[in-house]
Amino acid sequence: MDYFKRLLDLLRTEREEDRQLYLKLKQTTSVSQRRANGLTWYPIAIRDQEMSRGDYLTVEVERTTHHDVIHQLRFGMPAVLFSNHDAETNKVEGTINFVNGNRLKITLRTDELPDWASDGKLGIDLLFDENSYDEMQNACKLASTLSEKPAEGRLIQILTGAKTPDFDTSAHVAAITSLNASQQAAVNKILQANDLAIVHGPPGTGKTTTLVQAIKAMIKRDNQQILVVAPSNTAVDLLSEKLSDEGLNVLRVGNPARVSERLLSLTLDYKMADHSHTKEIKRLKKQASAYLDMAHKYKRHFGKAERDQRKALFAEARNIMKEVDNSEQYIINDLVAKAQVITATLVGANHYTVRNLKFNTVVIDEAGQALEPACWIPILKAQKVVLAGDHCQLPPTVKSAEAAKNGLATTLLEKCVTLHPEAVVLLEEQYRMHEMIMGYSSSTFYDDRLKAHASVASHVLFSNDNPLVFVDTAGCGFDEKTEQTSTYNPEEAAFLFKHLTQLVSALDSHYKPDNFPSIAIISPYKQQIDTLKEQFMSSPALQVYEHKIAINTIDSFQGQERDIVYISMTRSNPDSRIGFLSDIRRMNVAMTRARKKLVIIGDSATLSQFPFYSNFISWAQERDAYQSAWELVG
Ligand SMILES: Nc1ncnc2c1ncn2[C@@H]1O[C@H](COP(=O)(O)OP(=O)(O)OP(=O)(O)O)[C@@H](O)[C@H]1O
Repeated sequence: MDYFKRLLDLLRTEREEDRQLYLKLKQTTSVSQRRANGLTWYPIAIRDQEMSRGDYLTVEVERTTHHDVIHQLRFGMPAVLFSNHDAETNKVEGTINFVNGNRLKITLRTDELPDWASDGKLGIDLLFDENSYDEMQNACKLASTLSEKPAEGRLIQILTGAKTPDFDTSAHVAAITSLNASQQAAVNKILQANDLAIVHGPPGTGKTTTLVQAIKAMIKRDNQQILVVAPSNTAVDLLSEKLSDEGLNVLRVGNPARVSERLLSLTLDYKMADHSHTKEIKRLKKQASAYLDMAHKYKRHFGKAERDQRKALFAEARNIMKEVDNSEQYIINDLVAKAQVITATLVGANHYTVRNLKFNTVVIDEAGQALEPACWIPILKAQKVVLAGDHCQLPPTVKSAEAAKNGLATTLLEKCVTLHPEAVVLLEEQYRMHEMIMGYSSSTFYDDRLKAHASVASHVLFSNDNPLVFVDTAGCGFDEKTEQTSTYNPEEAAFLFKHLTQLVSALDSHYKPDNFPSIAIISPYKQQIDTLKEQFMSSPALQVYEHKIAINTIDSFQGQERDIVYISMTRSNPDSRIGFLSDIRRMNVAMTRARKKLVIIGDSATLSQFPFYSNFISWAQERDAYQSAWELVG
């Protein structure tokens, strides 16, 4: 099918770009730079080792220093154990299968540790994740083949626009009292859908709450296992927790991003440890280890008799491990069969423990942030799909500009909303923003259909405070600066802190330190974030509230909320260049993070060339939310 041929081409371009970026980073950087980039744990110590399925060795390692460095080592990723004495030759590859704090387990493609592993200077390096790309590629190829078949191809044909979805309109559920009208409509749509339902959830509208109730209702009605997936581990964790809170038996495949006993208890590893058959496995593993220990006493360079002895002991250990594998498989099958809901990331849905399962329904949350090829991995396991997300917020990151331009950044959610409007329910009531903060986003992106729930519609920081302010820096001479490809604006940043300092001193008299409002300072530009962070360090009046103030890019705030949000627009130049401020979905995310107060600081002369911004400025003026920075700079 041409549809998938195109998708495969885009994926190939993206994979190549991603691999080149990885290689550049890997080859041109030292171990300490790689560590700072989050690709490496170094130094590490080996804490434990055991044989695992397929004659592999699983080692548990601990990061012994640099505990605060944020890293990207995750469950399922390929990585290499290396010795920094000679990292080119002294290395062994494997797959990370558990990460928790400063410990991780990696299953190595070897049955024993090499001799160099006892000489110290060990580290773990992330490898390029070919596996995820392989899974996406295979899914697209399979989808292409299946799409030709009438029965198995039905869902694929619907999602690619060749057929329309069916609904059983007679199906309905009793009203769920905790849901509002549009949430209830979404649950009904999900239950009525035979093939496809789409929950369009704008900021703060209770998308997760709705999905959880819909999943519960489907299980109650059909008593069939459901697969629930999302592109990020964080989203999978949240759903897993909420589903389990509702009393459902949830199996979390893969491992949680956040370290919490609650979440860990839903994982396969944890459930296995709890299983009645595990005692026997432990005993067998201990026995295998004993044989291994004996075998290791005979070094490779000893005489023939010792070498034979060593071989025999290894063989014995391997035999026992076969028995362990069988018992483990039995436990896994048992636990998987008992689960009512299986949760995983999109690629995690092909983990070997659940790879061959079929489901009636798959639910994809955060579908607005999912690469389409990754969505096909879980979709091919189901007859019916529920997509939930918001295509009016940021799309997934695509590394290749070419692939993005040619359509890889367009999500399956976005395509299906256009193809099948009859499958879509928009959640209309939001529980986050004052109605003024919500207003412009609602009129621009959601057809003016959003409503603010009564509990938030008029909430403010203190009486008479204005929930929305656009502060216009036009004419102040706060010119943007450029360094290589990055833009920043130190004068705008300084102005922002002046404004914030005034607000904070006004808040001082209304709030005690422990319920002081939370504050986010955001900008689209990384370099501006660095500038803001530097200036923040030299603003003594604000230091007291350091723990209440977060400074970061718009992209990193998607999905979050704060009482007060400042947006530093940064761009100010005579040619009205606004770079990626022209992606208005990014601005939609930025403008919808604030609960009680949103302050946008920008240069109207630069921004107004673009209808989205000129309309916003007029909108603010009409509502008395416009201020000139002149008045404040004075
Ligand atoms: N029907 C409802 N009644 C009262 N409060 C609700 C209702 N639905 C959602 N909320 C509240 O709204 C907030 C957001 O809910 P939830 O976490 O489900 O939202 P979400 O849409 O998934 O979030 P995001 O905007 O990040 O996508 C929560 O505090 C939740 O308690």
